[in-house]
Amino acid sequence: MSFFGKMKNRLFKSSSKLDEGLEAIVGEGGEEDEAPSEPLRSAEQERAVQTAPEPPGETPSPTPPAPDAPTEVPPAPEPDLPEEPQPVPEPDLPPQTPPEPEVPPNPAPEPTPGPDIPGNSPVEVPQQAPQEVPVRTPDRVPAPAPLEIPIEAPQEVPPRSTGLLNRLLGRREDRIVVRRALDDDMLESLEELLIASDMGVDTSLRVTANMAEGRMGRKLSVPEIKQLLSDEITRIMDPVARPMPLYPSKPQVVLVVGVNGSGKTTTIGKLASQFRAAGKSVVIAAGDTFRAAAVEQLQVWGDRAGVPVLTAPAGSDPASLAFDAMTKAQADGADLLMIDTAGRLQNRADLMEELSKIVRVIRKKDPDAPHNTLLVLDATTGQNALSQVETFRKLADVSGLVMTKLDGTAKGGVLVALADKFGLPIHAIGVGEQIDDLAPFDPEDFAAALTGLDRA
Ligand SMILES: Nc1nc2c(ncn2[C@@H]2O[C@H](COP(=O)(O)OP(=O)(O)OP(=O)(O)O)[C@@H](O)[C@H]2O)c(=O)[nH]1
Repeated sequence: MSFFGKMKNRLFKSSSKLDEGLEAIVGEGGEEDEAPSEPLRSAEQERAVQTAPEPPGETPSPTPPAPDAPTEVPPAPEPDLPEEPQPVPEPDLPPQTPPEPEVPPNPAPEPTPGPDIPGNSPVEVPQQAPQEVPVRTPDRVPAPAPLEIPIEAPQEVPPRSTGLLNRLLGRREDRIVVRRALDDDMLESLEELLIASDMGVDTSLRVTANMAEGRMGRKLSVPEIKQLLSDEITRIMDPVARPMPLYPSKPQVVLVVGVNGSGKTTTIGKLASQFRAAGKSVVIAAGDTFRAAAVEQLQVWGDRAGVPVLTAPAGSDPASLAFDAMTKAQADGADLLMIDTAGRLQNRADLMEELSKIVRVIRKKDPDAPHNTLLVLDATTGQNALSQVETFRKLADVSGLVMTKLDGTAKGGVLVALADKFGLPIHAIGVGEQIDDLAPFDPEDFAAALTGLDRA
């Protein structure tokens, strides 16, 4: 399975929650609509088309009338009964209700096939890797994806127009969707749904307001709403999707901070492995010297990644270890030094002193170090991640984020809130416990996975 496919599958917990909510919202006041779903303009296109009517007003006009909109809302009233028996079809063919026996009822089955993954991946995969200097290159190198990507099966599903008969009969059931006119009540329900998916109040309000701009009164189906939400989320996430920058300094020092259990050790192991695969020499310093288990765990990851791990006696000064590690990394001509740190937020003052001492000490060797300070956040903590960012920004000069455990959580929405609120670069996301389960952050893939949008 391709890497992105894996990510998409794993993020589905979030999307299934949104899915259910959207179905309920649209189902509540929606009506069956037979119109062929018009290609929905993206939020941006919509804004462009709407020759900037009421500019700043992000809060959509409360009244639903929607004069112009109807373009998309299909005629729909009387079923365009083209299915009259005239077309000389074969005699046996029954009316239209108990449709053609042999022809499989292909309406829904689109997502089913395994290849649901490839849907979006093919496009993005190539783009991302190249930019990310070494970090993501590795996932690509072993590139399990390329094989699956081309499959792109989903698109082949539509051979529904196989027969003239089908077209003549109209296959109305194919086109029936439930749509609901966007009004204040619906907007409020959408806001609540996004808040429940951990997107945070401010961000949820902003996303829904943007989505509604120029669309009040317009009838929308679940897939159309997903598309609009996904577009808005992508717009927010785009600016923060940036790989960890690489500098020419040797060693480039990467300080890794975060609360205990957030996934620091695992992330260091995964990153080290990727850098190694990209031909970089890496040294790891086990800076959480107070917890023997943490040091052991880091050694295990160092072994897996084939990278040396420098340790110090339990309870010794982490800054002293960092200094030694810096000395060794310089002497060895290592490209990268990754320093693990403690995450005891319970004693904030101590931790702050510990982190600033590490920084002071390594700056004796290189005034520009650390070149990156990565904050590792656990996605399953939901809104708590926001306060962790606030806290760690006070403790250290955080330069970028890695969000772990995005697999299997229904709280992925917090990433949108983080991007919206702090604008810190998101360098990578963790989608599993294995060494290659670290992916570059792709806004479109993420937004589609979060909203459950089927891009096949
Ligand atoms: N599912 C999943 N689990 C992860 C991911 N990243 C880390 N974990 C797991 O989270 C747990 C904690 O990870 P660690 O890397 O030990 O976290 P830490 O921040 O170093 O924690 P301490 O060692 O206590 O400081 C481990 O069981 C990891 O396997 C991820 O992306 N997905």
